[in-house]
Amino acid sequence: MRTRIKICGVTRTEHALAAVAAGADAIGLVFVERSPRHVTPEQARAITDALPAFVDAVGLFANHDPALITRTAHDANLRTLQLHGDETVAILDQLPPLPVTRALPFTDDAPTRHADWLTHPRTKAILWDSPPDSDGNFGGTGHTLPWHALRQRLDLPDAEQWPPPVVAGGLTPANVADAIRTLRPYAVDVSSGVESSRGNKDIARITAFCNAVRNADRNADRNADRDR
Ligand SMILES: O=C(O)c1ccccc1N[C@@H]1O[C@H](COP(=O)(O)O)[C@@H](O)[C@H]1O
Repeated sequence: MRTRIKICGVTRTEHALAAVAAGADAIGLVFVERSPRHVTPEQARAITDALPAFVDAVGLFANHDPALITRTAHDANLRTLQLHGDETVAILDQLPPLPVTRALPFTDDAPTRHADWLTHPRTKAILWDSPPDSDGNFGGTGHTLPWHALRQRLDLPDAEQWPPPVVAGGLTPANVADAIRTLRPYAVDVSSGVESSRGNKDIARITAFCNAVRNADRNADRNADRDR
């Protein structure tokens, strides 16, 4: 299986293109003002205009006004929306008809509390992230979530009906293979783990991350062949 890769919090076109060259499937553009990776719609548009075909441009929002999300999606030419705040599914009626990834902090009660998102047809993926940090940052915190607890929850029969899982939170080139082995996610999503300093993406780390994902996929395929 091929694990999709999203490199999040890209602020420069050269980093987006390096990520795509390394094998990334999606680029994340952060519109959350307090993030060190925040971009304006104009900056985001310069990046999305440079992307080749078949690469997803994902816009990240947290508790934004739906009218602002709609305007930003248009101005920045976004292809997917990723919601990180306290939004309820009611917001979907006020958003443009783009695929939505819902970011949810993984806790034992998250599936019950967010059942609406897990069953809504507009939710195309669930991004399981670590909870907001003590400073109230919604993501990009570099903290891992409890992978084994999430695996156990994903193994329960009702989870088969949920949108595909994306794993985020504290991933790095060094631990992403473990995350893939443990969780077998649809996609992995990384931000701070491919930076040289907070908010500054590093091409060598982006490349190492993508290579680590591909190696993990090859190992998983080999093991599946062996077990057949
Ligand atoms: O990247 C950010 O700055 C950010 C800001 C606000 C909401 C989400 C954000 N990023 C997302 O958080 C996850 C985890 O980040 P990290 O890898 O632990 O640094 C990341 O995958 C982004 O989707």
